[in-house]
Amino acid sequence: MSNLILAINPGSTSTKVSLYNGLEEVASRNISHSAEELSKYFSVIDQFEFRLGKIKEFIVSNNIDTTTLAAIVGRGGFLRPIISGTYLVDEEMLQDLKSCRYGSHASNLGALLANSLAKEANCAAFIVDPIVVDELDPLARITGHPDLQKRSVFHALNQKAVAKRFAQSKKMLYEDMNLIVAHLGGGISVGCHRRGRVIEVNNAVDGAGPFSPERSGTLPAGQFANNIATRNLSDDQIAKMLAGRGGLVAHLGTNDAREVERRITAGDNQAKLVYDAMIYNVARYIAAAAVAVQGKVDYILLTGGLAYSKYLTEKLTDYVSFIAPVQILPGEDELRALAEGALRVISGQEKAKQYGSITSKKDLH
Ligand SMILES: Nc1ncnc2c1ncn2[C@@H]1O[C@H](COP(=O)(O)OP(=O)(O)O)[C@@H](O)[C@H]1O
Ligand SMILES: CCCC(=O)OP(=O)(O)O
Repeated sequence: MSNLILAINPGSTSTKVSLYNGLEEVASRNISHSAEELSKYFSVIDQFEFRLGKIKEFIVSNNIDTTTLAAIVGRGGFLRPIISGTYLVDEEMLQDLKSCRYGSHASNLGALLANSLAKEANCAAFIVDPIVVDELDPLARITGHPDLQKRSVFHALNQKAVAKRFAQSKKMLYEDMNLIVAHLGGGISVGCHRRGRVIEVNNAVDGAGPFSPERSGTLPAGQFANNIATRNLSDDQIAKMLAGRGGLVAHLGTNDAREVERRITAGDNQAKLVYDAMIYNVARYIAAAAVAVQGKVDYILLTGGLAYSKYLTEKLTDYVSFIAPVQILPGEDELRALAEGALRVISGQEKAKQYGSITSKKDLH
């Protein structure tokens, strides 16, 4: 039986696609989409045909015979809260993603693209560890008002993959460790992994946690409410203020941390103040995450694109190394994590979960 897996990761500014034979990457492409290119589309879902076309170009240019594929796997987007695992793409999932009833993010396209290509190829379509993986401790869900409940929305795919790989490198089981993982990318999520479950994490899209290159993070609630009322902002404008046009973009007009560091080197004091404040805020959320395990943290892992920065990781390490040793694991390997998830199912190691049969709350604990 074929072990060929096509993995698709639609991000806010790119579509990453790889062909795997088992766990060996055979071909890969990172297709960047400029802001101008994407501005033609009103919503993320409207980008479907455009991104599908780009993936088909990848398939053709690499002479991939799609009838030989065992599976196509996409990053999972805004669904109802579900447990970690590999899920079969089904009709209910596609409807929830298309309608954006739980939220909108480029990852909503992952299952839609995988499903469309899998139909043509006549193979299985999966998602793995979508952004709504929810393993929160019941205490972590409660906010200061009953109308508002915390949601688990984070870089679950990369956080889980990095944590498991790190545990393996230490010859330990992920399920035996307490880890804090900070995914430092365009969005930032800081998760407390207690013995294999992410019991505490900030909602990385919806105005919670540290601010990031393109997200506002937690804002002063009263001022925020007054601000949107005074400016009479629409739902779309509010969403953009929180994700896309917040953080470094709002303060400094760029989402590129390398550009900010160039400005700092050139003596730009405002850039330094804002960038240092972002680092300080990440440190505060790491310290807060340690509370969830009474400070018994084995390691703090820094991952994502920003973890390539020596400036940032040195400052962050200075702030938080009193909690636990800090390990820097820059970048992300989400395509490999997707392929691993699909392979576990097609090799019979794991049974694919059904989204349609899940009654959210009951299955979470
Ligand atoms: N070598 C580097 N030094 C500093 N920042 C970097 C470096 N490489 C990437 N970045 C920054 O990381 C951020 C993107 O992280 P990434 O994890 O790729 O994002 P996403 O969450 O969109 O996948 C950008 O702000 C980018 O400028
Ligand atoms: C946490 C939701 C997913 C997310 O924010 O991903 P990006 O940082 O890649 O946009």
